Amino acid sequence: MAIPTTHFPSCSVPNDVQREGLPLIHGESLSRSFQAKERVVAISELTFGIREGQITAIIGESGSGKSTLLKLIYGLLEPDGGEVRYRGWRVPGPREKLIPGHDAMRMVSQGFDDLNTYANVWDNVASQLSNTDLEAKHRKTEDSLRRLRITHLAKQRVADLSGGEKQRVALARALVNEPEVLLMDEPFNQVDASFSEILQQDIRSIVEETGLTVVLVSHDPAEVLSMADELIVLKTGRLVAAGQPARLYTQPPNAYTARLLAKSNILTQAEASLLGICAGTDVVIHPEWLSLKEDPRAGFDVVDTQFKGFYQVLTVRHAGMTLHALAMPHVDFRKGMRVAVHVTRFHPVNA
Ligand SMILES: Nc1ncnc2c1ncn2[C@@H]1O[C@H](COP(=O)(O)OP(=O)(O)OP(=O)(O)O)[C@@H](O)[C@H]1O
Repeated sequence: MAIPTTHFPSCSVPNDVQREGLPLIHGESLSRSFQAKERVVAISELTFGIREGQITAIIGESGSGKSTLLKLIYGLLEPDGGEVRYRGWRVPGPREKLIPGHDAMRMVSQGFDDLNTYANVWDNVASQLSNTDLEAKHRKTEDSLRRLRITHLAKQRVADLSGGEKQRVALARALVNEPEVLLMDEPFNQVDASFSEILQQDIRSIVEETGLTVVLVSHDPAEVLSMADELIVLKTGRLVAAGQPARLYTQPPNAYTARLLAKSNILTQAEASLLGICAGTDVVIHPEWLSLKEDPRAGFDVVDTQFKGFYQVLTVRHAGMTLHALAMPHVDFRKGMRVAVHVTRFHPVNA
């Protein structure tokens, strides 16, 4: 179904023609460089798609172009080449739009720059709505606070809130206008692990209840594995993998993706052959794909152990090869022990 440009009147680009058959957000041959001391290519020839009603996480090492891509999607940055399309229509850049940022999207950035820290929570959220219908304004603000479970903070000054509470206010403020897409840059940075988990579940529920599309940038693999429906993996501004987290975890297409998602062992052919693997390529072995058994006659030495509560992370070494493995705590592995290493699973990757 063709949705007319008038759907988002201030987001139409003159003479643009809607392209059909694209995912909700579609980037094609997208490139963006910056001129600092020298020219930095942040995004290079990137083609990708983001589906409606899903959580898509953009992951990659520091400087791989994640934040730049988020800004290009929103229309905060002008691409040097290529384009982003939303519902088939080209997303206008800052040169083409008086107030940059697509009208169907809202962005929550790392800091809380948008929040008025001296105003209370209610006013921070309500200020996003017009005064033309005061009853609707009240109802929507109330709904948004309830969704983010911060109704009890309504009268508190933002300045007096914790990082996690401020993050919830920022989200309530972004969602009160019912955007179709929520963009988040490192959303759980300022939130400790237990708060972050609850917030992730709440965002998931909002997505399921409302059909909201979420695009988030993250450097924390644990965060995205549990939360995202789809991953976009960037390396030096290029797409190196895309797909569902479980698939990319169990069948990583390259060593870079495997290393981002787990403390993976990446073995050369020669190293793999020491473990009895003849794959003809490098192989990825996630730590839980190794099983260890104490054996004084075996070749591997335990060189480090880390207690992690219900499991242990072990570092073992043999013939210059170092491996990371997981072990359940019912066997007490200690430094200096000799262990036999058995590979329960591996995945071949290109070098
Ligand atoms: N305004 C700018 N001026 C100059 N260089 C920039 C600018 N914005 C980004 N860059 C450069 O572009 C590259 C990609 O930056 P970007 O912030 O998109 O990466 P990132 O993956 O989000 O990094 P991080 O995880 O560290 O936040 C980096 O080399 C960065 O230094």
